[in-house]
Amino acid sequence: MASTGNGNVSGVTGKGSGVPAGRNGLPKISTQKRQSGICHDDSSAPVKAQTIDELHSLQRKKSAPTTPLDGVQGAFANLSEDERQKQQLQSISASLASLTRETGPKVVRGDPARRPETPRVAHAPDHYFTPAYSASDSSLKFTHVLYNLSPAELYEQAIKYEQGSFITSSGALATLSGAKTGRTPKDKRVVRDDATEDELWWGKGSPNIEMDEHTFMVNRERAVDYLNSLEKVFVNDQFLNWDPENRIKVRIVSARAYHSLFMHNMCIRPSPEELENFGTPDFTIYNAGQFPCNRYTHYMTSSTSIDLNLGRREMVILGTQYAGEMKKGLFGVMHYLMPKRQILSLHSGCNMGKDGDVALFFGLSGTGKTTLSTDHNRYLIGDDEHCWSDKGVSNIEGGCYAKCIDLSKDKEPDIWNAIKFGTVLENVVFDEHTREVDYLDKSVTENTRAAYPIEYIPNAKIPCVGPHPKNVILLACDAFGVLPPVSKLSLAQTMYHFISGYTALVAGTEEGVKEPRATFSACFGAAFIMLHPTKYAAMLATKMEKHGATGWLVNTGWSGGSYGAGSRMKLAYTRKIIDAIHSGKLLSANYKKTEVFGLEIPTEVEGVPSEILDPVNTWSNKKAYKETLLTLGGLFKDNFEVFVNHKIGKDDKLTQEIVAAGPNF
Ligand SMILES: Nc1ncnc2c1ncn2[C@@H]1O[C@H](COP(=O)(O)OP(=O)(O)OP(=O)(O)O)[C@@H](O)[C@H]1O
Ligand SMILES: O=C([O-])CC(=O)C(=O)O
Ligand SMILES: [Ca+2]
Ligand SMILES: [Mn+2]
Repeated sequence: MASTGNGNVSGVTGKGSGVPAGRNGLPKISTQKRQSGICHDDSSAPVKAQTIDELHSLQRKKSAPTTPLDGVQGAFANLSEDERQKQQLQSISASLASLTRETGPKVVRGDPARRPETPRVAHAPDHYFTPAYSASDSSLKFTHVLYNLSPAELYEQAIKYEQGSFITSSGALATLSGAKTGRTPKDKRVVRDDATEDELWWGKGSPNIEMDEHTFMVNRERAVDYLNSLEKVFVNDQFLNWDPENRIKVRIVSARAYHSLFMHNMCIRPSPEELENFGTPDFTIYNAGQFPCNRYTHYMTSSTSIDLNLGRREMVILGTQYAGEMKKGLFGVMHYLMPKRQILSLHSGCNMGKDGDVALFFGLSGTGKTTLSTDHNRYLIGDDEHCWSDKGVSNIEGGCYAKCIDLSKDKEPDIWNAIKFGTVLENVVFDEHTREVDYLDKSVTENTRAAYPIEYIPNAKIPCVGPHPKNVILLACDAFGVLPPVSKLSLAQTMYHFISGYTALVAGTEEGVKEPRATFSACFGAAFIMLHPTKYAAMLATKMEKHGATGWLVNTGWSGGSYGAGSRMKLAYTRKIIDAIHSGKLLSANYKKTEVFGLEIPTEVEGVPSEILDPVNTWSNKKAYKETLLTLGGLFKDNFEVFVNHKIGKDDKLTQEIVAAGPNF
């Protein structure tokens, strides 16, 4: 019995309906009769569910137990699954504890929207931790913990509950970071106590603006109370540093799926076995970014506060949802912890050639660390944060954080292709129907970003470690257009430029910067270092000398004039220059010395027009060039004043050489 396709039930056509079969212009369909004579519209077995709810429950398979219990070693060995989960919840409850009420909240695993997991006090004693007596309304409520959710689960949470979350045409999760679209270094505070008083870099030029322990506790309590007032919080337990001996366990408590997915991508993801044995974290972030700090609180100068307490191993975020604060906050922690172990922490990208030659790429935000370390012909170790120990280099992170403004598939194919399912895309603009991203659009911010796991880059080197670097490349985006595209540096020059940390800050990454402007940031990351810059510089000098690394200065900024007149160095040329450094060809090129900065510049680089190698050739107004060169030289000198009287390393010899390695005029 055929359906005629007009909506009538088969068999009725031509009879009860009064419409003669075939008369509506559609072809007749004949269906073979089954032996029974009854015709079915499908041939598969019916579903094993009586209700829609039951059907839905069939869809979701319980996650397989991650490891067989016998043979497990570590903190939670020999525990039953229930006991392990209970301990995990107790640890999270302890993290979230109010320090004035001295109790942790009642925490329960799972999404509050999923009815079966909602706790009933009398019946589900195993699923939550009952705190000690505390008479307040907050002690009566449960906080649901969404613990190390998968990207798919986090996508659903973001799309259901967070405004501005969408899936783009390539599968990435587009999110909005809110009012803040960049870091706000002026809102960073560091607790000054007996220990940090002597250890850290304080005062002029230092990024560490002090706060006292008590004020930290006020903000901590504010963040914890805010988080506990929510129906649910996200908790990520993850690692930092691929060097197994110097790995740090971090816990991130946050209120947004966006933050949880961002950190899932950016930190090192534990294996299920590692997660089972996670135990207590070495460091905890409380991200209450949606909630402001209280400006009546001492030391608060805005409604945003990013507070670091090294003694308590905690960080509190209030009043900014920009996820980069978490990433760079942890970087600050590593800049404190690692040098204590004689390990140098670096704001640098890192990659390795087929023959094991490692290059570091230093540079301030927007100078090309991510772009140039992501090189299809080399293994990517990491794009932003590394450690250099006696064993070699290791990435601190498990993901990359690429700038997306003007991103093109041609010029940066590996980054383009990494923007797929699982990737967080911050503050981009997209077509409301096709969800095609317009990378040229700066309507929300210039600082659009993609955060993706490092394995999304096809030639990522996992584990992200490598031998000692052969080349140390200092990137500067020179808005004045007077620094050469590439120069070979002596060790003293490398140290001089490392300590200076020059660039023309590209708009966006820090709030309020709309136009490129000359900046000096010691160690190419003064906003993140905790100790005096000369401490890191001395370690770098020792390591470079010991391992025979060559320093290079590469200008990824302007050529043919300053910002406004000239134009940005073609990425294709910069890549050729970097290729020549990696291959070793540039080391044996012919060099000449520039005036003022005294830089050694090659006369030829394969694939790069020779006339651009000396910037004087690219300026039509030679007088203006010379003036600009002297202006920049003057800025370098002024900036270096504060370092002149600091000893770098054990003897004065290197210090004097470094001071002499700056501009001379
Ligand atoms: N010649 C060039 N060399 C390098 N990058 C260039 C060049 N010309 C344009 N660019 C652009 O400059 C930007 C460099 O940003 P990148 O993400 O690599 O910065 P970063 O150093 O990693 O900064 P952050 O520390 O903020 O992550 C990219 O958008 C890249 O496309
Ligand atoms: O921290 C950020 O927002 C991005 C970054 O890598 C930097 O600024 O160095
Ligand atoms: Ca980067
Ligand atoms: Mn960075």
